[in-house]
Amino acid sequence: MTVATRYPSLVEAAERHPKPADVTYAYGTAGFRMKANLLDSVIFRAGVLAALRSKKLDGKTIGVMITASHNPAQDNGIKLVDPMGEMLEQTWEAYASQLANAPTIEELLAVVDRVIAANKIDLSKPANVVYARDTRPSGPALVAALADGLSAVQAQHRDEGILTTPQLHYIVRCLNTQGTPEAYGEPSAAGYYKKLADAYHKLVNGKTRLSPLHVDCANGVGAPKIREFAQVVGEAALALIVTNDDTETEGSLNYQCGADYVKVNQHGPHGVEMQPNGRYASLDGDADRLVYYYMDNDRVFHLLDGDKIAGLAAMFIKDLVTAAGLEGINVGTVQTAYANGSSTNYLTNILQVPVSCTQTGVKHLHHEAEKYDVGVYFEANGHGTVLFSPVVLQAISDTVSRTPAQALAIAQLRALTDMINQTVGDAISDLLLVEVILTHKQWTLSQWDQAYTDLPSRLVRVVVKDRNIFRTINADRQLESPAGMQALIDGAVAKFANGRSFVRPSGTEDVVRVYAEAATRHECDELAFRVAGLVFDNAGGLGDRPAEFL
Ligand SMILES: CC(=O)N[C@H]1[C@@H](OP(=O)(O)O)O[C@H](CO)[C@@H](O)[C@@H]1O
Ligand SMILES: [Mg+2]
Repeated sequence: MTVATRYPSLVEAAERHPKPADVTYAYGTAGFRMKANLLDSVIFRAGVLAALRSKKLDGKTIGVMITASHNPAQDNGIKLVDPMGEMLEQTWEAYASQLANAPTIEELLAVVDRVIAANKIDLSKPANVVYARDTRPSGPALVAALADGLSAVQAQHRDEGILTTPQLHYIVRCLNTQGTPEAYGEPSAAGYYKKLADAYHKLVNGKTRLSPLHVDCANGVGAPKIREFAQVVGEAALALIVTNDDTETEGSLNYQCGADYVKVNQHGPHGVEMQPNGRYASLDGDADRLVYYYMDNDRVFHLLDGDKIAGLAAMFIKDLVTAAGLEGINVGTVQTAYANGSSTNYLTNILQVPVSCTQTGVKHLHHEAEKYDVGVYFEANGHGTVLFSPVVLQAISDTVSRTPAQALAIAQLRALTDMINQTVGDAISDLLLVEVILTHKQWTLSQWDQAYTDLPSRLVRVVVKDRNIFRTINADRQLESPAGMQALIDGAVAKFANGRSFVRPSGTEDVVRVYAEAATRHECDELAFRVAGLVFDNAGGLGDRPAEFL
């Protein structure tokens, strides 16, 4: 039976969401992401795909998040969430792109039928989908297109309204584990707040509270959500000052604020008057990234990015595992090529934890982190989390403590497994993790920052004719194509002390990214712009050659 005979209303519904003729879509590093006015057909079709995915998995609930994270307000996007709250399986990403690009309704139906046949999907199985969106103005219309797609194939669906991306991931996992030994929590925002707040209270119980934390919410969904959380956790336990919380003014989202802005520009967000030694953090537009920062007495800005968070978390958890007497449990970390060389050195040589390097994109890090008993993974930009394997969870519940100190460490580890969102990087949950560790240590941000000194680094974007000619190997650290390019980069790097540079095509923007680090700011910039120049000159640079390229 074809999908059209099974669901006669699908054709008519699809006709209401025609594909623009001249656009090619790709389900990339972070799902589909582009100008919102190009997304109607993509989102309708993604609804159909989400229903098929649910049917394939015997009616397990699939999540759909409508967001474009740190992109400008006029963009939007969509990501599918698999049943345990993880990112959509990679083979299905290809289906998502094929569906999105089918030029006509006939071809769309043919693609759907092919997906059904290739996966032996039984259309009589139920389909369950939940979805949410961030605060973007284009959200409601796109949600309507999604609901149209879901209804056209008779999926059960539920609108969770406005949520952070990690909250939706959490809810998906809760729904699919309800009533099982892996039950993850109550499937609602309220359940999420309570789970995190209870665990946080256990972890900071009896400790001296830190000074207030200023949280820049990128004028996005993090603002209302962190306020809701603050109510539940209580000001006595955690003092938060919410800034950049304007979700109403058009164009304010991510504009000169938020985690990506702070990381890329290496200075504080607009809308926040930084004071020396105050405590500051920024979320991104869908609240799955987090960075911290402060200004010292000389008013010099210091960033504590995802690498610093990974170092802090790995140190704390490793000590806790030792104190808990969990012998044989390994704590490992996962980074990408963008991790600062000093952080890799700190993890390897000071903390002495294993470090794996994967391709860019959290799904790669997540899968690698699953290989450790406790896997700490963060991208330098502040997206990450900690995964506790079933082996550790079992060890935590089985270990009989011999001393009060051991019992305390085990109780704290157990609370950490509840407080850390294990489905995906989560700015609110990660913020709590950092606050717990700093509270235990009674550290200022400057004390945390002492762990190691970042090597100066720089990211440069190069616009080229065709970024698809760039192919990387060795976890993005080297190019195999275009031919000869890597030798040129190696030649440039060799001239700099502690120099490192690599080039890869972006998965979210039509550019090639150049990363460089070196012993001094001056050398780092020189290396970055030299390599950018090599790319521009030898691999199809477009437009005027930027003046700073060497
Ligand atoms: C250098 C950098 O930060 N790249 C980001 C960015 O990917 P690109 O493929 O580099 O555009 O967006 C991804 C999705 O948010 C994130 O996973 C990744 O780390
Ligand atoms: Mg994000």
